[in-house]
Amino acid sequence: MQFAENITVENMTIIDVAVGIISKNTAADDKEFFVCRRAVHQHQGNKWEFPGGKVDKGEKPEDALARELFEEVGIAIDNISSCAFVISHKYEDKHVNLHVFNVQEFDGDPFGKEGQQSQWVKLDTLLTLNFPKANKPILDYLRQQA
Ligand SMILES: Nc1nc2c([nH]c(=O)n2[C@H]2C[C@H](O)[C@@H](COP(=O)(O)OP(=O)(O)OP(=O)(O)O)O2)c(=O)[nH]1
Ligand SMILES: [Mg+2]
Repeated sequence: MQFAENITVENMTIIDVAVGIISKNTAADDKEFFVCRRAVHQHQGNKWEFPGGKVDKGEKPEDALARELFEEVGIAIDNISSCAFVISHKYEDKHVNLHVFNVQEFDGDPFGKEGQQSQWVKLDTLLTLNFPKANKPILDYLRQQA
């Protein structure tokens, strides 16, 4: 039984995903973050997420980020900083590598372009939201930076 489980995990394809921590400084010089809610039918459905999506074959994570952020939240990014860190996380059904980018400079006002729920939140609110398990290092990173 354990053997079978291990085999399944070893055979799991790793999915590269590019995600953006979109933030802005508010008038009071307090930071806010833009987050979206995953649709119920998606993997990790109903949970909050940092916008982004799968890196296509042969695509650079930063190019995937720019493509996904335009498709999902309608913003254009050109000066993308380098990837802050990569999280490798195995769910029961999927192994994801999240390439995490800080997105502080962008054109346009992000919105839920695919009809998804979205909001700007301050860090204290963000930390109360239900994110996928893989996101824990992102929340720890933001908490440390505050
Ligand atoms: N975008 C995003 N995905 C996340 C986060 N945390 C996390 O575990 N994931 C997982 C869920 C999914 O298995 C995968 C991202 O896939 P996705 O559904 O966003 O991919 P996509 O935008 O290309 O969508 P699709 O075309 O495949 O429907 O990464 C997160 O904060 N943001
Ligand atoms: Mg996506």
